[in-house]
Amino acid sequence: MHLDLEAVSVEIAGATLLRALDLSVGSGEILGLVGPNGSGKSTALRCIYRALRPTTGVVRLDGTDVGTQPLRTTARSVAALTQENHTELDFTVAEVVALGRFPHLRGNQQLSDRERDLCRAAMARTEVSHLADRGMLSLSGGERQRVLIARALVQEPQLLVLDEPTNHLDVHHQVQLLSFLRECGLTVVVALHDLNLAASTCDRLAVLRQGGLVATGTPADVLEPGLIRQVFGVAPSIVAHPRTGVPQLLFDLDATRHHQNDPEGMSL
Ligand SMILES: Nc1ncnc2c1ncn2[C@@H]1O[C@H](COP(=O)(O)OP(=O)(O)OP(=O)(O)O)[C@@H](O)[C@H]1O
Repeated sequence: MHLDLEAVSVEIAGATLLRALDLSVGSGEILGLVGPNGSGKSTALRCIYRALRPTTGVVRLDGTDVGTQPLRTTARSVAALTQENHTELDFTVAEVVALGRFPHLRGNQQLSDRERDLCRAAMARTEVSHLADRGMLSLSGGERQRVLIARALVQEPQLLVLDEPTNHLDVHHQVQLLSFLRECGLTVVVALHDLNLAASTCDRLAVLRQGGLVATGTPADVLEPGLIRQVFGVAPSIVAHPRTGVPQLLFDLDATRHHQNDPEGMSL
């Protein structure tokens, strides 16, 4: 599935959260959104999964303006793992995962055998099968995150939208999730704070700052010292991964402290 954002702007209560954002994501491509806190990453993702309507501009899926589609049609092809997954209702893990089929069901229709298999496979893939009968409220943050990833997978989306999906995950489950994103063949838009994971995972990165697009390109194009310093206010050493050649950032905290006395562009 091809995704396009055309001049998408969001204004709320006189504040500009996104300014004329243009992005294009090819079928099967992984685009990473990176940028400082408050730069507009979640706002852009919300426009894609339709939790927010752009003030101006258009989001297109395979050329169709999503604003013209029924929500259920969008939900059949777009699965989102958001930052707003808090629930007060203590559904079991199996029930939450099964909810991923909701956009595909009519009325009170029951899950088919194929759909039950799909739920089982997604829970196995995210290593939550043993939690199937547990209440969501009893889970740790990382366990809950993995259940929500399983729910997104059973939706059988063509586009996956993920807002900080590695939040709460230990390093094993971070690597497992991001490897899955690389293997799954779906179009993926993912907001990530960890630039090393973003560089290892994404085909291209889009760098946001104050609601605007600063740069797009391959991780090697984008993660260069001048841009990182300008956008994030840090000055890491950048090395090529010994096997993949992908840029990886190494931080020297003492050097960072010295740079903070430097008047040129290091203020946060
Ligand atoms: N409903 C709202 N009303 C006013 N301002 C808002 C609203 N929602 C978000 N913002 C502001 O818009 C800006 C962009 O927020 P957004 O959540 O998109 O940033 P982000 O890049 O995802 O940040 P983070 O890395 O901290 O998650 C922030 O300054 C935020 O405070």
